[in-house]
Amino acid sequence: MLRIGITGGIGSGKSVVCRLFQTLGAPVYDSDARAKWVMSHDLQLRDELTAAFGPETFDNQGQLNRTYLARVAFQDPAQLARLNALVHPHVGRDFAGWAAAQEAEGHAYILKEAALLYESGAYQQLSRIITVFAPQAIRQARVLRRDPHRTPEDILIIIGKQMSEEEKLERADYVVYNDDEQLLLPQVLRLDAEFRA
Ligand SMILES: CC(C)(COP(=O)(O)OP(=O)(O)OC[C@H]1O[C@@H](n2cnc3c(N)ncnc32)[C@H](O)[C@@H]1O)[C@@H](O)C(=O)NCCC(=O)NCCS
Ligand SMILES: Nc1ncnc2c1ncn2[C@@H]1O[C@H](COP(=O)(O)OP(=O)(O)OP(=O)(O)O)[C@@H](O)[C@H]1O
Repeated sequence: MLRIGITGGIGSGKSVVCRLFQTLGAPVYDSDARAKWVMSHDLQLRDELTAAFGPETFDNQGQLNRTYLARVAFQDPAQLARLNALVHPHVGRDFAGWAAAQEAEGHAYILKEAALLYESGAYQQLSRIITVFAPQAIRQARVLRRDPHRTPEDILIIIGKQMSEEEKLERADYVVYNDDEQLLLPQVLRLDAEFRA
């Protein structure tokens, strides 16, 4: 079974591309969603997060306070490194378990979607990597529409925490262009056929 990573900067369209792969029957692991699930449900990690970032990390209902954590982590490189170091190993283990279950079901390939495949070292668990590419101005406009609570400055700060698109393009095995010029579906169909061959 091929383990395919799919990455790209904030707002590049990873989730949209993954939805197309899903409609073709490919199982998709959503690292962002799983990271938040593990942060909320793993009791040891909850304690470690509270010890690192204070009691505000979880609200009165015990829910992860994403707004607080985003403010703390995205403003301060040391805090972001701390958060990544606590969370990423859990996601790596969670993915390994999920991938083994998919393999037992006989899938030809699976996808792991993550904004930080290279930065987190997760690429080492993967056979090949797809980068979804869109120019920065398009990504900013998409995220402003999708996340009304984020300002243009918030988005620029997050972009500054991610590997440059140039480097991701250079390192990728495949590129999907989501630049409002090329159609997505033919690109996804080509890759799906290659992964099943
Ligand atoms: C800080 C958190 C709580 C903010 O949550 P929030 O819902 O506001 O934002 P969301 O998760 O949608 O992130 C917005 C975008 O920021 C980018 N991003 C997320 N985490 C990181 C990070 N650690 N470094 C750089 N960019 C990141 C992604 O492009 C993402 O889509 C959350 O991003 C988080 O827990 N991050 C740490 C875990 C992580 O690294 N997740 C990403 C892949 S595993
Ligand atoms: N080709 C497209 N045409 C129109 N809207 C698009 C297109 N691709 C993505 N979008 C929209 O842009 C926004 C960002 O896309 P998406 O959530 O897939 O990006 P992402 O790479 O997963 O981002 P993040 O790293 O922030 O999770 C979404 O609201 C999505 O619906």
